[in-house]
Amino acid sequence: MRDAEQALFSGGLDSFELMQRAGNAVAEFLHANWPEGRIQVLCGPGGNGGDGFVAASQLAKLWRDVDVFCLVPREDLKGDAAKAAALWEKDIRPLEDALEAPHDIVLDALFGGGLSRALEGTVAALSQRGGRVVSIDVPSGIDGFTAEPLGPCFRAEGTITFAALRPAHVLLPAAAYCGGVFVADIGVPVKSRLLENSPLLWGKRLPQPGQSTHKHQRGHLAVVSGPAHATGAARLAARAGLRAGAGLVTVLSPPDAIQVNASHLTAVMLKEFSKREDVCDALETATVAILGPAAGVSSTTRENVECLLGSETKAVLDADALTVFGDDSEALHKLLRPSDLITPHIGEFTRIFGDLLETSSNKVDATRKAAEIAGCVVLLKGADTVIASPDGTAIVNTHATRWLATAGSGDVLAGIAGGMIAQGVDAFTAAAMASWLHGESGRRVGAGLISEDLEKQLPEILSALHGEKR
Ligand SMILES: NC(=O)C1=CN([C@@H]2O[C@H](COP(=O)(O)OP(=O)(O)OC[C@H]3O[C@@H](n4cnc5c(N)ncnc54)[C@H](OP(=O)(O)O)[C@@H]3O)[C@@H](O)[C@H]2O)[C@@H](O)CC1
Ligand SMILES: [K+]
Repeated sequence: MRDAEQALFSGGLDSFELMQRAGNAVAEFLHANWPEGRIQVLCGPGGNGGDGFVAASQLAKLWRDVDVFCLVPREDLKGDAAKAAALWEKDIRPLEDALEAPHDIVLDALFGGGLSRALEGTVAALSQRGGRVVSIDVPSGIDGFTAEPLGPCFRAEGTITFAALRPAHVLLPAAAYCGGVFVADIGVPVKSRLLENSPLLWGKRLPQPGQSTHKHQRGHLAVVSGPAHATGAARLAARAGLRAGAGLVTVLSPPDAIQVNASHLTAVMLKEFSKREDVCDALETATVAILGPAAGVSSTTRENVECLLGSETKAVLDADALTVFGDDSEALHKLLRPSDLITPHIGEFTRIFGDLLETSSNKVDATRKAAEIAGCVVLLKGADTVIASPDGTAIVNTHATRWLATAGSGDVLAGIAGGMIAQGVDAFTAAAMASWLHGESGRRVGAGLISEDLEKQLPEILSALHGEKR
């Protein structure tokens, strides 16, 4: 955003004009969503405080009861913050007075993008009072870029930011302190490359069969099964892919697992493979294949991945399909193609991308770099799942539930993504759809969730998204 602002300033737009737009947007946001009660505006010494002064004067014009407190005396304010404070004609009281002053809502305008250290003293005490807080840009005390609190920080019911989301608004732990986030357009022309996952992004692109569509037109998903004692993961993925809408789903099974798979599969088809050529042939007839869930950390799995990535078939790689490249990750990066999706958890991510998470400023940054290195779509699983494409676009999904932390959950996620890709959805969009649908399924089940429950939620969720009654 800074670059875009600089471009505007050098194009002649006054930075104070932007601050006024920001402050006015804050007043509108607060007044619309918290229409009653006495407002305590807490201003810092920089631009965040400046937004607070503008908002305070605007809220007073809306007949709101407003008191303003500032970390520094009025005469010490400089630049735009001083100009903004001049709009507030009444008293600016010392910040310490805010501790005991009566109020219903706090407008936190202490620090935003310029936070340089942990909150201390009165500011830290104010941040720990609780109550209803609306924050400007980010809750003070949180580093907007690393998405980490630097120490004590405000916990907001709502946060208003400008032009584009920052990592702190979508990544944990910071996102949990932001409350509902609203992005105000203040005329800064950024092309946002960080998005929050929602059906609003992709709902219209959900695949739908036409009246005369036949199953072969809805794509063919293949899922490679593990050995006899490890077949459940592939079946979870396969059934989820079928529910997501793939027209045909085949589990490719090694000979020893054929009976186990056969006794559990009905609509999902089953095909045996005993040697490399069998897998290669079977994979080539599919639109997309899922490889990795309980596949086994073995030379067979590695050969199967090489076979898949050397074919025309799109790939969703998870778990063991990634782990088998742990000591040779460059080979995997070379094989992956832009239409492929990999879905590592943090351990698998570290196996194939080394210390990227530690050397990047945040999880979004790390996932973006990974997508660029691997040249494919990367979905990094977690309570805040990050999906990145090699062009740098990233989506964060927090639409989930802690009950999803259970065996087989990731297999279902891969299955939904595979089902969408089978129907012609690109890997990035399919990953976004899958993570949201997976999260929504988990939320509907709640406590007691087991992975078998998840795909059963999909008909109702998908019908609702398609606007169809069941
Ligand atoms: N750019 C634009 O055009 C637009 C920007 N906008 C707004 O401006 C905000 C960014 O403004 P900003 O850069 O002035 O930073 P900001 O967060 O107000 O604070 C910096 C000051 O705080 C101080 N300070 C830091 N940490 C501290 C601590 N723990 N305890 C005590 N002091 C501490 C720091 O001191 P220093 O580190 O220099 O010692 C410095 O004096 C942005 O978030 C948005 O709200 C909008 O108007 C849209 C247009
Ligand atoms: K703030």
